[in-house]
Amino acid sequence: MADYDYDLLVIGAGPAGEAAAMAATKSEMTVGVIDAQSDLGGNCTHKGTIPSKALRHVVKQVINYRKQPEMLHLNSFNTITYPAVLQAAKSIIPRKVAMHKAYFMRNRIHVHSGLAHFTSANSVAVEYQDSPTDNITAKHILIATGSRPYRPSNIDFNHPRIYDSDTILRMAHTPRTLVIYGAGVIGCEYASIFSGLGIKVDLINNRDSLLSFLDTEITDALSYHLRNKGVLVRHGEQFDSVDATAEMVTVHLKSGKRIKADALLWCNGRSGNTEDLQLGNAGLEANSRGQVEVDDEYRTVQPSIYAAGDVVGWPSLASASYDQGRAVVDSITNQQVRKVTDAPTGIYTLPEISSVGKTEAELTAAKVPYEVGRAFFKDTARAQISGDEVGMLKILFHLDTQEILGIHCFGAEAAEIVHIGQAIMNQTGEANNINYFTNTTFNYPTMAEAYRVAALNGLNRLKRQ
Ligand SMILES: Cc1cc2nc3c(=O)[nH]c(=O)nc-3n(C[C@H](O)[C@H](O)[C@H](O)COP(=O)(O)OP(=O)(O)OC[C@H]3O[C@@H](n4cnc5c(N)ncnc54)[C@H](O)[C@@H]3O)c2cc1C
Ligand SMILES: NC(=O)c1ccc[n+]([C@@H]2O[C@H](COP(=O)([O-])OP(=O)(O)OC[C@H]3O[C@@H](n4cnc5c(N)ncnc54)[C@H](O)[C@@H]3O)[C@@H](O)[C@H]2O)c1
Repeated sequence: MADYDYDLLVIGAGPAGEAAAMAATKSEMTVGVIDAQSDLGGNCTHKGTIPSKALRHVVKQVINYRKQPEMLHLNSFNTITYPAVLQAAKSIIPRKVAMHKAYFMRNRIHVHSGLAHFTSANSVAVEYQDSPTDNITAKHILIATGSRPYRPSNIDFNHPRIYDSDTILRMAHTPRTLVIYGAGVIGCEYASIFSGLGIKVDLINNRDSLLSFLDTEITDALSYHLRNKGVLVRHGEQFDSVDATAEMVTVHLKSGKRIKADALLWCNGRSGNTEDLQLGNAGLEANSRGQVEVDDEYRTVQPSIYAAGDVVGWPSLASASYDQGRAVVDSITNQQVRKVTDAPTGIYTLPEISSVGKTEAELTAAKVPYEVGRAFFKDTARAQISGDEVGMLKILFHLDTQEILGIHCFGAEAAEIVHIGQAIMNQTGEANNINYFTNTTFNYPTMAEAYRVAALNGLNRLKRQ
C-alpha cells in the first residue's frame, strides 16, 4: 500500500523538475516532487547557475568600483576578500528559495525532502533523515536529478586547497594564485571571476583552443581579454596528478610542466546524478557518465518514466532544462512536443558571450555562401554613455537570400542582446531577413542599434560583390 499516489512524481526540484511540476498542475494533474536538498531550487540555485552568476555580478561591481579614481585606495587584496564577495553573492539564494516555495505552495505541489530510489517502474521510496521511508506510486515519473562535478579518483577533493565548482562556493580564503583545470564554460567563467578579483589564474585547457563551439573571432576576443586580466591560458595540456600541501598545490601535467598555486579549481566535466536512484529496479540503466537516454519526447525505455535536464546530457543548461521539463508534460498530455535543439549559448565570462545559429566555420564547411555584418560596441552611443565599450555584434547572413544564419556577440549584456536577432532568425520564410534591421526604427540610444549598424555594414559589403 503506497503512502502517496500522484499523476506525476518528479525526482529533483531544479529547473527541469520545477517546470514539469508547474506545467502538470496547470493541466490538473496531482503532482509530488522529491528533492534530497532541504531547500527548493535544485543545484541550479544552490551550486550552479545562480551562485556563479551572482558572484560574477558582485565581481563586476568590484571592478567598476575600482575603476573610479576616488576608489583607487581599494586596490589591495586586504580590502576585498573572496569570502566577502561570496557572502554578498549568496544573499540571492534565500530570495530564490522563497520564490520557488511560494510557487509550489500556491500550486499545491507536495514536496518530499528526502533521497529517492526506484522500487519498481511506477514506485519510488523516499528516505528521510529523521522519519520513516515513504512509498510513492505514480502514473508518470520524471527523473530530473541533474548533475554534479566529475571527480577523478586520484584527486583528493577533501583537501582544503582543492576545489570543484560546488566546493568553491565554500572556499574560506582568498588565494593569490589559482590553477583552473578545464577550460570549458565553467573554467572560463571562473577564470573571469577570479582574475576580476586580481587573483593570478593559470587556466589549463586540454583542447587546442578555448570553447571551440563558438565563433573564432569571439573566442579570440575572449582569449585577449582573459590575458589582459592576467590569466595565463595553456592549451593542449593533459592533467597527470596534483600534490597538495598545507601551503600550496602543484599540478603536474603530462607534458612534464609543474604549475604551483595557492589552490586548484577542477572544472573538467560533469556526471549525471543517477547513482542513488537504483535505476535497475525500474528496468533502466545509466551510461558511463551517469546519464539516462531519452527519445525525442524525453521518454526513457520505460514509457511511463521520463528524464529531463542535465541528467540526459547535452545541452546541460538551466535554460534548456526549463523547456525540457515543460516538454515532458506536453508529451504526457499528448500535446505537440518541442525537443530542445536550438538553445542559444550564454556564457558569463567578462566580457559576456552569446550566440545563436551557425558559426563561420560551420557555414564554410557546409559550403553555404554567406556575408558578415559587424558592429563594434565602441561605435554605439549607448555603450559610449555606459562606458561598456568592449564588444562586438556579428550577423552572418546568406549571400543570395539575406536570411540570417547566425548571430554572435560579445560584450556587456551580450546574452540579452542576442535575443533580438534570435527573434528574427526564428521567423519563417522571408520574414527571417537581415533587412529587418535596416527597415525598423529602434530606440536610441540602445544596444539594439548595434543590429542596425551590423546590418548596414553587411549589406554594404554585398554592394561590393
Ligand atoms: C558553475 C555552473 C554555472 C552554470 N551556469 C549556467 C548558466 O549561466 N546558464 C545556464 O543555462 N546553465 C548554467 N549551468 C547549468 C545549470 O545549472 C544546469 O543545467 C541546471 O541546474 C540543470 O537543472 P536540472 O533541472 O537538470 O537539475 P539540477 O539543478 O541539477 O537539480 C537537480 C536536483 O535533484 C536533486 N536530486 C538528485 N538526486 C536525487 C535523488 N536521488 N533523490 C532526490 N533528489 C535528488 C538534487 O538534490 C538537486 O536539487 C551552470 C552549471 C554550473 C555547475
Ligand atoms: N553559461 C552557461 O551556459 C554555463 C555555465 C557553466 C556551466 N554550464 C554547463 O555546465 C556543463 C559543464 O561544463 P564544463 O565547463 O565543466 O565542462 P565541459 O562540458 O566543457 O567538459 C570538460 C571536459 O570534461 C570531459 N568530461 C565531461 N564529463 C565527463 C565525465 N563524466 N567523465 C569524464 N570526463 C568528462 C569532457 O569530455 C571535456 O573534455 C556544460 O555542459 C555547460 O553547458 C553552462
